Amino acid sequence: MARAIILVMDSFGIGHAPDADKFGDVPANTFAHLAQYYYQETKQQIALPHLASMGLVDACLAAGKEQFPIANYQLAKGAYGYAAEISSGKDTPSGHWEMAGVPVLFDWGYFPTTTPCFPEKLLSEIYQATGINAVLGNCHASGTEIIARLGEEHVKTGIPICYTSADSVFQVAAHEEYFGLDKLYQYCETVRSLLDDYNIGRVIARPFVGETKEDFVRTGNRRDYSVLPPSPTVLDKLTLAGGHVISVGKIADIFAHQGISEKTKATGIDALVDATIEHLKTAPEKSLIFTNLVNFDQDYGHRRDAIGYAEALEAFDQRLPEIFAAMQDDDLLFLTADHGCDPTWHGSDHTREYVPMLAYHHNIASVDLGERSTFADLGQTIAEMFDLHQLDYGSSFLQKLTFK
Ligand SMILES: O=P(O)(O)O[C@H]1O[C@H](CO)[C@@H](O)[C@H]1O
Ligand SMILES: [Mn+2]
Ligand SMILES: [Mn+2]
Repeated sequence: MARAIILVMDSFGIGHAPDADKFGDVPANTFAHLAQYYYQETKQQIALPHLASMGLVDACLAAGKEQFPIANYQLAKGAYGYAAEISSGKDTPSGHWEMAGVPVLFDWGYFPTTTPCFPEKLLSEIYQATGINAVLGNCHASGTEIIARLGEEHVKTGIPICYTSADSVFQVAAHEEYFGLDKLYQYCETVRSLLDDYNIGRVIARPFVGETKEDFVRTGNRRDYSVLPPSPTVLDKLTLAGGHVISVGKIADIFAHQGISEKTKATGIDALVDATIEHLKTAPEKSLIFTNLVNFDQDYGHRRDAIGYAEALEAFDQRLPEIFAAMQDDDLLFLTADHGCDPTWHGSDHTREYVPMLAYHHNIASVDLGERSTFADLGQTIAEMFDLHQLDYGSSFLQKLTFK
């Protein structure tokens, strides 16, 4: 009985999805466009030898149908494909739940793009329940821009900064020391309890530190308060069947702590990789180690920092051999993403894209998994791997994997 590892490169899209026109996202392509931008600015081709050997370049060429500069391109040794999303939104919970077999087929609630964006009734309920009778922001915003703009006023007045985005989110930024982390978490929990009528997917606590608008910086103490997935995911099914599900990073928050046996939080891609490797050393048979690499999205995609994104990819690629080395002979590693966030795109929101669907095993043979019509193919593959009941969505590609 083997173990499974899922690495989610948060926001790493590889070409606009078949329904991207509905989102105004044609022709976004996170990977191809950041590689092109990197080459244009540095005259260097991005070097991702290990990701390329897993089939990432082949998957992106097939999904995005667009050429891009890449150093030392080599044919894939692993199993590679690309998947479209059937969930209605291009947000993080939808992407993760769908890959765990539960697509979000209903529409989330969203706040309007007007300023103010939050309904008066909701704000009065928040004021009454928290005892804080005002909010700053009350608009769509990028999280780093809004703390630079309103952080000093927040520190002076103690009024939290509340904002939203194209996702179904209510975000609260507050100073970790002056406002206090516990008070921020408590505030977010209260807001969460008031949002049921609005069908909002997540409340997100966004603590920051610093003294002036020039040096305010968000900390790793972000916390996401998600609603429950609409039905049991492959995580729930695996834990019920006696398996062990290990969350690394914000996976546990995204799944509202359902179907999770154990969790480790870490800040930054290196620390998240370290934690994944530590768990690989000790995780029992029938384990799923599920890691979310949020920084690709949070620090580079939303910040529209294509060079930073490319450098972070190169650094992550260099860590892959350590992950491979920590894998046992039966272990299967899956590498995917939850949506796109093209750093060359306008605005600061996600982009509707195909995601990579890569599988690696010590003895895997190269196989083209082609286009997968839902991220749930991953959940179904894991369900088959662990002899669980079939999930309602997705088709397993386990039998397509071939070994040397
Ligand atoms: O701009 P920041 O605060 O990073 O927010 C981004 O992160 C949120 C959750 O991933 C998204 O909804 C988007 O608004
Ligand atoms: Mn995400
Ligand atoms: Mn995001």
